[in-house]
Amino acid sequence: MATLTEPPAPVPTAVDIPTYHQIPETSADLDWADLATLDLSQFDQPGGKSQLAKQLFEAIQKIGFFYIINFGLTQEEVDRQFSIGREIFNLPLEEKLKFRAELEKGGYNGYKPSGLREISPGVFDNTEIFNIPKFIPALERPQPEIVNKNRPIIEGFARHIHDEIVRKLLTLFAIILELPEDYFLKVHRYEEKSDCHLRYMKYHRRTEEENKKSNGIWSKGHTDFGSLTLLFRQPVAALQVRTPEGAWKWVKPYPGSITVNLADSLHFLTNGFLKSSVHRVVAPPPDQRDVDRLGVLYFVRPEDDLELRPVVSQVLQRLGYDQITDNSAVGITAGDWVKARVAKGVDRGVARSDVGDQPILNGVVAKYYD
Ligand SMILES: O=C(O)CCC(=O)C(=O)O
Ligand SMILES: [Fe+2]
Repeated sequence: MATLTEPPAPVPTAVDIPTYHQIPETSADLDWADLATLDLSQFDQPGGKSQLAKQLFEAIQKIGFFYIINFGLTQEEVDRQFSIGREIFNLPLEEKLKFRAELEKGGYNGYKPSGLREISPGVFDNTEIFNIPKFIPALERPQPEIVNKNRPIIEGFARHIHDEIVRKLLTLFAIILELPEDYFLKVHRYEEKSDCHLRYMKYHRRTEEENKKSNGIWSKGHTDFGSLTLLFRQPVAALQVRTPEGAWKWVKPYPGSITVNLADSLHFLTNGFLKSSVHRVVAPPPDQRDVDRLGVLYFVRPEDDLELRPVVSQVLQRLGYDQITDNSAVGITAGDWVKARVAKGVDRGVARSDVGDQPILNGVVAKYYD
């Protein structure tokens, strides 16, 4: 007798959530940073990789920020992530808190409510964060229904970033350093444990009074912990980068682009040749001040057990970056560095409230700026 089998459950490709509509750009005349734009579609063209590497080499001499375009995702696919982020933050606080990150233990996957960080005396941050780790069995964790329902879309997005964007960027850095092209790929494998994650982030609008009290600062100047950070951005001006001369410049959110910044691990691995630039988030200009600013970010971090020891590269030797300037960083693994920074930020209950050098691990400091 034939047995009746259940029909397979349909794989959800999309969920019924409203489309995300981006707001208009600011018309304010701001002091924008002058940053290079890399066209990633050149990567697979003949001679394209070396041309891009040359462009990137020149672009990052002063500042570790640049843009990429033609990275293989449509605006609709990016906006879908914004709508998922919006739905996550629209959940009741009680529901979100079921997925709270273990920040005190150096974990950050899951939900961070706003108000944990003191920005200036009496003013706390206005930022909610939801971090989703890599989709590998070792990092599986319970997720809200909205994430589970959208998993194929979220996972597809994250894997595209890793396979098609991060792969190309890490290859370009290896070419710049005259290392084997897969040098950094070997320590950024998707299936291995690392702190790479996709982040949805919401900065709640602030009143004029709150902005005044905190000098308009929404997130203090800081560097990121990992290798690279990719920012898919609303057209809201708020991000600023600190130039080597110490000036703050606005980082323009160009439509169709990803803003990329280099982070601490690449700085350590290259003795400071690749610059982990200080950046911060401030109140948007008046025509965008009433917006709850949503962000979709991807943080790239090396595999947990990678020791942050400078690589041996002829380029670093030629350019004078071959002497280890900071011995205390040697021996720290990428995983320890992140955990120490996350835990340090929260155990005092006042993460990023202090400015200047903050000791993190083995005497290594992280700098915070107003
Ligand atoms: O929201 C932004 O534009 C930047 C966020 C940021 O710097 C961070 O989360 O590390
Ligand atoms: Fe950052």
